[in-house]
Amino acid sequence: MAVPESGSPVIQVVDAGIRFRRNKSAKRSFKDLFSDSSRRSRPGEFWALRHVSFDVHRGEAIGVVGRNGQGKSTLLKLVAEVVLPDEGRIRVREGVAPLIEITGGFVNDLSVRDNVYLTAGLHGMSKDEIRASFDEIIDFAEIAEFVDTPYKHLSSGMKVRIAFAVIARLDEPIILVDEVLAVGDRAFREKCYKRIEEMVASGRTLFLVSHNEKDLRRFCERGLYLEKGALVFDGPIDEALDIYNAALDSKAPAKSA
Ligand SMILES: Nc1ncnc2c1ncn2[C@@H]1O[C@H](COP(=O)(O)OP(=O)(O)OP(=O)(O)O)[C@@H](O)[C@H]1O
Repeated sequence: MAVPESGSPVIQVVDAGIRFRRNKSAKRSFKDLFSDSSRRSRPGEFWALRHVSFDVHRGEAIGVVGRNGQGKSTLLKLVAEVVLPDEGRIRVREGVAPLIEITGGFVNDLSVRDNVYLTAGLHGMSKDEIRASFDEIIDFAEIAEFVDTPYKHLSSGMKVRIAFAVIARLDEPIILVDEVLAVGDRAFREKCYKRIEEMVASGRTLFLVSHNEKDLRRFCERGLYLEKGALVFDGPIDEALDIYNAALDSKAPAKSA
């Protein structure tokens, strides 16, 4: 991967839009198939993100805030290049360690050991590198006695532990964190946050999606506030949270006297 010139953004999102279909069974017309794809009218479609533009420089720590279903996770998937934009463009010039849906790539019938090799390998680590950091990964997850257990027999918290331990071991310069850690117990969550803090302190770029203000203020200086798929505010995290909270208050049901 090309190393970006210093000063140039590591992520550029330009007028990006992603649309989904609410109702997968909705039928497209014959005419739709022959029309220009960007103008095709597809039944039940909506824009999960639209006209979103921003740049990110190396080392920035960005919190993404908004109510449920406003496009936060979709934005992270866009940066992870798990989904491609239907409109606009995105350029990600450095590697990404996605702590989003982290357990997704794990195979139920394989042991923890095989899953570590598989997932770390898929993220570009060589067998020797995995072998060298295997014990450290298992220690971090604190599941030494389950190394040969099929993944499907781990508890949901243990699944997140091992998945986090693998992804957090990657050297990728951009880290994406969605609320995956909500499943872990408090002690493990704190350990993960310490690890994320170290990663940020070493100059990596962070995207954090969270509904927890304390966490957002702890890690992030910059905030992106999304509403109905639009980037409504991009600026200091404190201001982003103020705007988000004001929007929440204005939508809250009036208190009865
Ligand atoms: N693969 C998909 N297919 C269809 N619709 C989707 C898909 N992924 C997300 N959506 C929809 O896109 C919208 C944005 O979803 P997204 O997960 O980005 O929201 P969010 O802001 O992260 O929400 P939350 O805070 O609840 O996690 C929602 O209406 C969701 O139902």
